Amino acid sequence: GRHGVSLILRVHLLQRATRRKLLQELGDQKIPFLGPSDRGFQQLWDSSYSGLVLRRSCSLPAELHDQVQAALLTLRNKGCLLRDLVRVRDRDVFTAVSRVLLGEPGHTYRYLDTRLFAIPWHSEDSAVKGVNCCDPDLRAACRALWELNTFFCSDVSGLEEGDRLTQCVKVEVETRQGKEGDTESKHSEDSKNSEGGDSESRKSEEGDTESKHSEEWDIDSKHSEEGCPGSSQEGDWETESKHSSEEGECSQVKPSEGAILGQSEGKCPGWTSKPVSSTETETVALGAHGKPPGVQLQCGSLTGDHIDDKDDTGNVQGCSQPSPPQVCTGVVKFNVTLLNYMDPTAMSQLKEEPYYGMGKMAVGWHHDENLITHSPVAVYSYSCNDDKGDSGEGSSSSQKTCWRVGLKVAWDIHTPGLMLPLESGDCYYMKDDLNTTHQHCVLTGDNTRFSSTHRMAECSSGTLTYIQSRCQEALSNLHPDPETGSYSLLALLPTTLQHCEEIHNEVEFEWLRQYWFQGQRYARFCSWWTKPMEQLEKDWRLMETMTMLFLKTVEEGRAAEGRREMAETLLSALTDRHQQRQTWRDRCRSSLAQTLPPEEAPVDRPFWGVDDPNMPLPFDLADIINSVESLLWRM
Ligand SMILES: O=C(O)CCC(=O)C(=O)O
Ligand SMILES: [Fe+2]
Repeated sequence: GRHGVSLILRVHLLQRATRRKLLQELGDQKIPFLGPSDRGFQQLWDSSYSGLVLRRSCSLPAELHDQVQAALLTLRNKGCLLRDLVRVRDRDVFTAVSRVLLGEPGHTYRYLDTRLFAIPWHSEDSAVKGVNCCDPDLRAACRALWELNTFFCSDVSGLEEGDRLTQCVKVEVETRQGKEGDTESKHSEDSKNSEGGDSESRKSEEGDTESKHSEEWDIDSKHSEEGCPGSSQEGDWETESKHSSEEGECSQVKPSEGAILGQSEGKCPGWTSKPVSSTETETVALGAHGKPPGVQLQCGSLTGDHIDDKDDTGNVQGCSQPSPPQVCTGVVKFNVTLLNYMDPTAMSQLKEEPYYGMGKMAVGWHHDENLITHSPVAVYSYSCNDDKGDSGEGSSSSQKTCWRVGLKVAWDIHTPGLMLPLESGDCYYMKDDLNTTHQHCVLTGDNTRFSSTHRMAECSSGTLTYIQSRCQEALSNLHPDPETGSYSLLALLPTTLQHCEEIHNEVEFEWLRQYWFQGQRYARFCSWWTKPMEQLEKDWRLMETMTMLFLKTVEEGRAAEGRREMAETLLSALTDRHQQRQTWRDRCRSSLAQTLPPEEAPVDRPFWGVDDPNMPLPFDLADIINSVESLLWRM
């Protein structure tokens, strides 16, 4: 209601003022941040980022890696990963990363005014049920991500207070034949991070001309036509600061070296590397930054046996042969994963991280939205180096910048940021309220990179089952006359009618138009949503009939009592509908939308011409709104 709106507005203004104050205090300085090679990193992690847990690549089953990585490549090769044309504060922008949603059948995930519709992952029982909506390759890919999801559900459920990371020490293994070095990751309790890595100077990219796309999953991109990608979304200070034109705007920000503590971060690996010259692997237990033993995560199944890192064989259990993933316990049930993909060499307009000087961002600072409160997020990171015959993990990788995730405390310019380098196959978890109290961003490396971000989407109004039952609710007020084939409304109570009109708007704007705005992208790979969307459109058409009947009732003045209330209800529903139709028309016709190939181009659907005999009301509601308004004047 009106109260809610003014409250939101006030909070918004307050945030803006706070934001401004913090930025003033900060001035041109950069906030420090720490990476693994910086002293105090582990302490900072423990004290200010305790909800963050890293699971190193080595501690996942090799088979799972293979399946998941193959799946990600399949999804990319089939063209399933696409940049979203999202909306940020009334501006249309493309995300820098390409995405696709996988998840429980019928689930959706909403972010930045965009509802993504899940390609169902194919669990064991869906195979039994004969779900047959995509081709075998895609089905296998979806299944692999479901397996990963199952692993994460179990793994995250088993986390204990104080768990931070499963650590691996890189062990260089030289083959006798003198072939190129192979690197194997082994588990140990923790790593002592080598001090003083190379500092990396970054040239800020000037004068980009290649892309006209404004990018981001976020905020400030939208205030510059030239494309000003990256930054955060609602609810934090940086967001707005960059938005208001009097502050800074989105000029390229040069990292100011002096303030940056995390100077070696750009390089891979950010962690200790210990070369040995034999084919034997060696496990090295390194200092644990003062942490008592036993608080680190165990390899493999976290709920399994404790890892003995002094295993006689020199092998680390659970690392080379991790325990199989366990079935979801129900404690944590990720229902969707949002996959991200980016080839940084193809992106010319990436924005520098502006507050810490962390480097170029693929995803700007943000909180993940639309999640169950305080639910964890699990991320699998895969950086590959396609076509170049370089795995990105050999000795040459030390010259490469790796992908990193940046974290910051929201509304805080005093706590240093944290930068976590990710090697291919590494996973991290954001648990407890980390996503709420902190923001994160993704910093690009040299390689192409995928991530699979598993979430508990808040789906109370986000599943197909939900919207179908809403439609049934509305349609239960519509009575078909079997003899004449005409319809009538059963109840004429203003609250009933209002309820029906709300559902009408919900199915039209939250489902039909959201779906079609994303063009043919769903139907191209997977037919799962095709039939349900047709049915929803049929239901919606009946609701057009209901609105028409409602309008007639009001016009004919049959319900003398409460007529004014009915007219007001109708007017507000129609005004809302009219505005939202206009917004979707604009989104569909935006200059960015025009750049998309036909298969991906937004479709403004439902749309119909003025004289369409199948439609009870016109698409353009302006005239009807006027007539209801004047009717109200006359009452
Ligand atoms: O790719 C990642 O590591 C995280 C991506 C992310 O933050 C997101 O998709 O919300
Ligand atoms: Fe995120």
